[in-house]
Amino acid sequence: MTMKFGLIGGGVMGEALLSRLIARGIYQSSEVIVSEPLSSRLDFLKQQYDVAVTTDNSEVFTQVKEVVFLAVKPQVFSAIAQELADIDILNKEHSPLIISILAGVPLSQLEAAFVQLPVIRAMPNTPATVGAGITAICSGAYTNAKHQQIAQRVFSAVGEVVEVSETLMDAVTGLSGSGPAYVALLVEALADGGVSAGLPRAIANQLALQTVLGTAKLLHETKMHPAELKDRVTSPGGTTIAGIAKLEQAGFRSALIEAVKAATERSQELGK
Ligand SMILES: NC(=O)C1=CN([C@@H]2O[C@H](COP(=O)(O)OP(=O)(O)OC[C@H]3O[C@@H](n4cnc5c(N)ncnc54)[C@H](O)[C@@H]3O)[C@@H](O)[C@H]2O)C=CC1
Ligand SMILES: O=C(O)[C@@H]1CCC=N1
Repeated sequence: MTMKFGLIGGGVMGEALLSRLIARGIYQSSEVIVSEPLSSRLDFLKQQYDVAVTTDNSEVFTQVKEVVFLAVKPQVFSAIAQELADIDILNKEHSPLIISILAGVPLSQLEAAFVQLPVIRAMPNTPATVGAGITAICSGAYTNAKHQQIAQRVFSAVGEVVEVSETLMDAVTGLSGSGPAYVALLVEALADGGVSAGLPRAIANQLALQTVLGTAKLLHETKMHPAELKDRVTSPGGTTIAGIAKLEQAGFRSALIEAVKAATERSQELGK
């Protein structure tokens, strides 16, 4: 059987992509092989998605013809690069496209490990799991239009796709890559505020989540500037301005700006 899609690292993001690619029919289960050292994860992925599995990364590189998708932690990359040194991928009839979603790891390091192979560096985010992700991609020196189309097809299956220059990938990681965690914190804190004001927990959770979801949908569908929406909610002498005054006093905007900057810097460090 010809394997078209190989996944190295069947964790959170690897599974998010895998599940949507199969559900959307971008790849058939029989065309996919996953490499993962944890046997519990391997058993689960095999049972859930009916894909071929292995604990040997070199099997993925030797069997796959279209895409090898790297979804391990950045800290594991050098060990994987070492393993590859022994495999003659270049002499395969069809060299696969390598797609890496590793935070911080630059194209220069990827291309040093995958000598003369087409490489695309990408940064998706966890809403990919439900098809509402956003992925930024940038292409290495050995890619062509076909490789870029393949990457577009893969990431379009899990949400929106933007192309950026590589110099912006760490900033993307700090904003949209890490951002779902900031938003989750926001939802949790809003619900806590509701509980503090006397709401039952279940109702507070529902109100907080739907407020974030609805606001994002409204901004997305109307293309309204966030400042305009804020002004529309804020009645003179009313409740919202009282709340906003507290947020400003606590440095809410500044905290988010600093969070994105710190995550960007951490992504830069991971690539060193
Ligand atoms: N979690 C997130 O929101 C996002 C993560 N990323 C990037 O995706 C990558 C994976 O992150 P997660 O899925 O969150 O991590 P994870 O820890 O859930 O998954 C990584 C998987 O790789 C496996 N693994 C470890 N060593 C391996 C090896 N030598 N060969 C093959 N597999 C190995 C682990 O057992 C694990 O299942 C990271 O590089 C991260 O920077 C990118 C965008 C968003
Ligand atoms: O926290 C991390 O390092 C990864 C990269 C983006 C989201 N999670």
